[in-house]
Amino acid sequence: MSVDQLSAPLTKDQAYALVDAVMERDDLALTASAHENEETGEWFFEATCDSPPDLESFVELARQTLGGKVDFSVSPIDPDFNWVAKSLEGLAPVSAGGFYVYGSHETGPVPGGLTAMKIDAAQAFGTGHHETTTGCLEAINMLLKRKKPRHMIDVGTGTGVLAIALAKRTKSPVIASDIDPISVTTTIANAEQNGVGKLIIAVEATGMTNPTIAQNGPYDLIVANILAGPLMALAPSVGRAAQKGATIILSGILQHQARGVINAYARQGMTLTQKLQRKEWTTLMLEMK
Ligand SMILES: C[S@@+](CC[C@H](N)C(=O)[O-])C[C@H]1O[C@@H](n2cnc3c(N)ncnc32)[C@H](O)[C@@H]1O
Repeated sequence: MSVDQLSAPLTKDQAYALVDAVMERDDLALTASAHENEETGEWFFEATCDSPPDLESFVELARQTLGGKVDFSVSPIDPDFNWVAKSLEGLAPVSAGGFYVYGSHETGPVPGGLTAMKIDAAQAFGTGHHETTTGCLEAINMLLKRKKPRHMIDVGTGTGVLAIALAKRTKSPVIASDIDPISVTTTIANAEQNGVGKLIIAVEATGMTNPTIAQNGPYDLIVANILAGPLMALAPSVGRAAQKGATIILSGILQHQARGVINAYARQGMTLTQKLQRKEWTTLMLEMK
């Protein structure tokens, strides 16, 4: 997946006006967000885009919305966001939140007392090594100590690692969705090899849009480890799919982006209950009021 990131310094009002304008345009494959630089107080508009025609339409939309020409810097997204490359880093087993994640190449003994998951990444993201994944596993572990969700969805499932973690611990069905068909087939294979094939319903979907997702909702647990921009764009549909009292676990958020994501979800009735920081990555736990 090749992704461009657009950004421009604007006033706060301009940045939010442009985010609103982009969100009204379903035809643009863009995810947009407004951010304040907490040190300088400057506001930025940021968007990610994965096809050139959408970029051109966006520049025209920005001109119309802001009433003039705006110079956006366009750059390939940080190599850190290359999901597959990231997933192939460090293939030693990883433990987080009482889970032990290892690949089929691993021959060592599985330690007792942990929920073991054999996860093969193939071309999908999610060996368990990235801080966004470990943050989610830790958040899931914290949640499961106090409640047992029954209607669960993992949005942006990658290898299925989080959905499989939930299915193994709760023994309840989990919807595992991803925009990428390779993730769907990888998740099915991983679910089978972890003995939870019957519990994982893997679907190809963008965000919360899919008939299977609608039929199985509303949800008492929604997990989404994607990126700040897409997460902000998803806030209204996550809000509609969440039961009262539901837990929402979000990750893929850089520390300076957390405030924007919290605000976007607060506008849809979800409030922050816990924040986990793993290096520069923030995982949020929220509750639907
Ligand atoms: C960071 S990976 C997370 C994988 C796994 N859940 C984990 O925690 O390791 C993000 C995944 O989200 C998927 N994705 C990106 N945008 C999406 C969207 N709008 N809807 C559903 N999935 C999306 C990507 O294809 C990728 O597999």
